[in-house]
Amino acid sequence: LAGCSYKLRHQLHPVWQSPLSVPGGRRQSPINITLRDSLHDPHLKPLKIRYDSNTCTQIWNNGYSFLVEFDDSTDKSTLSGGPLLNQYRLCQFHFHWGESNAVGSEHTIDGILFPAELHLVHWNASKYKSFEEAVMEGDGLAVVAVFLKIGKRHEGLQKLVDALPAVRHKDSVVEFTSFNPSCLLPTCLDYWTYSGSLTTPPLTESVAWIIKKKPVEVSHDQLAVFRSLLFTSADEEEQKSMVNNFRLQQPLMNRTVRSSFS
Ligand SMILES: Cc1cc(=S)c(O)co1
Ligand SMILES: [Zn+2]
Repeated sequence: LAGCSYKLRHQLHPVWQSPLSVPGGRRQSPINITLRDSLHDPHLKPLKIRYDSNTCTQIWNNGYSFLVEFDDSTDKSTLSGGPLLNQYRLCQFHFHWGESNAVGSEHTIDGILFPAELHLVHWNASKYKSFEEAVMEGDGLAVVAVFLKIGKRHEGLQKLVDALPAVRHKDSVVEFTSFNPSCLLPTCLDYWTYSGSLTTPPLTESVAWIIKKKPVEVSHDQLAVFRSLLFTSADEEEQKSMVNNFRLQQPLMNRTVRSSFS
């Protein structure tokens, strides 16, 4: 019986969900951000985000989320400023979402969950030669997270939503160009920042997290298209809908979350 319950638990929450799965995991993500424990740091600079829509190349269903990928061979789409000492290149963005609007985000604000969370992934091109090299370094990555809430339709997102049926199955890829992800950022400049990790394997502790304070609105129907994607490839008999692709929250340990606003 234990075996099957393990199998069920493993399917529901893969083993890497727990904090014990990463040796010495002292800066794991995601976390709950408590407003009362976050510290306003007046020395934090404004974020400098410069994206070029010509670097957008394709969308790939990797069997866990869908990644919108960018040509990161030049400094055309970059992130700097904020808590960062170097310039980081955008390489992909993806989302985490739930089976319903009640769950979905990885980070929470005073325990408040959002139906989805956008992650814009950048790597430190000032110090490292590639994402693969940077992902192993403590200052290798910077991920900008934006919460999604249900409200009015997001016109900029619709181009992406319309392309998703083409990547319904795991390992499918479709060309996707001329998209500027700046349209997915809230106008408010406020953010929190803390040192953490990837939220999927290899869970490396290489991420400077930058969490935007304000969510962006998307419509219920737009988010429903995310849930029409599948974890499974076209040749698998059992089709599993791609939902709840978020990691459980991890212990803060001795970290401080800083805010760019008071
Ligand atoms: C590189 C990378 C970053 C995050 S946050 C993720 O979910 C998957 O891969
Ligand atoms: Zn992510």
